[in-house]
Order: sequence, then structure tokens, then C-alpha cells
Amino acid sequence: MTDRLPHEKGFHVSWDQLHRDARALAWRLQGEGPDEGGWRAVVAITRGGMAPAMIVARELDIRMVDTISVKSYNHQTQSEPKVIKSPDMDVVGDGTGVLIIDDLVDTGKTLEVVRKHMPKAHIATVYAKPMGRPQVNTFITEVSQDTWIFFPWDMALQYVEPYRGKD
Ligand SMILES: O=P(O)(O)OC[C@H]1O[C@H](OP(=O)(O)OP(=O)(O)O)[C@H](O)[C@@H]1O
Ligand code: HPA
Ligand SMILES: [Mg+2]
Repeated sequence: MTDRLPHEKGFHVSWDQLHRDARALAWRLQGEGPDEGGWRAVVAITRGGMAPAMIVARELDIRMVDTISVKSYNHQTQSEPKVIKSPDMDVVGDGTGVLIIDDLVDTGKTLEVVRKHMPKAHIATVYAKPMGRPQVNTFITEVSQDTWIFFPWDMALQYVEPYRGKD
């Protein structure tokens, strides 16, 4: 999203790192469900939340997995983010016992909308920036607000010139 750039720093996340961090999130969430039955369902915030949600659902053995899609704030039209695809509300209800997973929280605008949709859900992200932290119940790693997080699905391996060949 170019309107959020430029950022001073970059935090590059490999698939391995994402897998480890999403597992760490699952372990932190284990046993934190509202009752002994654990979490009832996982809801991934598309699209970035889908890979971490799959890993968390696998680790916590949750088979009920759904998605919510939020169309983000657009500075040109000044529109607020809105939910363009809801999970099955018969299953998630007010969110009690439901884990909502996203890859990161930045400004918190996306989660603000999601929380209104399922007020009693537990919201977890793998990464968090300070501005969005109040919107998250559980996260693993915090980075500064001026850091852009690069996810593995947005990157590719490429050849780099040897250092001594550059001059
Ligand atoms: O806290 P915020 O400032 O709202 O930003 C965080 C959201 O932004 C990114 O999603 P994006 O809207 O870029 O869509 P995507 O997941 O489909 O890539 C990210 O995956 C979070 O969902
Ligand atoms: O730091 C980020 N990285 C990737 N996507 C994002 N969407 C909001 N902030 C970010
Ligand atoms: Mg997203």
C-alpha cells in the first residue's frame, strides 16, 4: 500500500520465520479459550491472516475455520474500512470462543471494524506496531511504527552482485 510508505526500516520475514512465529502465537493462545473446550473457531482476516490462521488452527486442532474480508481505508475517497465478506454469523455469533487471526496490526483500523462485527472475539496477530496494539489481545513480535514488514508471499529470491564486483 504505497500511501503508507515511505518507512525508515524494513523487517523481512521468511516462510521459516513466519512458521515459527505463528506457532509461537498458537502456543501462547493454547488454554486461553473461554472454557475447557478451548477455542470454538478460527476466523482469518483475508488475505494476510490466512497463512498464520492455518498454522494456528493446525496447532490448536481447530477444524472450524472461516474468513472475514475488510476493504481498507482509501485516502482518495475518504471511505472508512468496511466488511465486504462476513464469516458465517450462525457459527461465530458475538465472537465468544472465537479466535480472529491476522498477520499484523499497523494503525488498528482493520481490527477496529472486525471487533465491532464480533465484539467478544479474541484478536491475535503475529506482528504488531504501537499504534495498533490496543486493538490486539495477543501478539508475538512488536516492530516500530516506521518499520515496514515484508512478508514472504510478497518477495522472491533474486541474484545479488558480489560486494567486490560493484565498483
Ligand atoms: O492496522 P491496519 O493499518 O488496518 O493495517 C493492517 C492490515 O493491513 C494489511 O492488510 P491489507 O489491507 O493490505 O490487505 P491484505 O491482507 O489482503 O494484503 C494487513 O494484512 C492487515 O490486515
Ligand atoms: O508493515 C506492513 N507490511 C505489510 N502490509 C502492511 N499493511 C499495513 N502495514 C503493513
Ligand atoms: Mg490484511
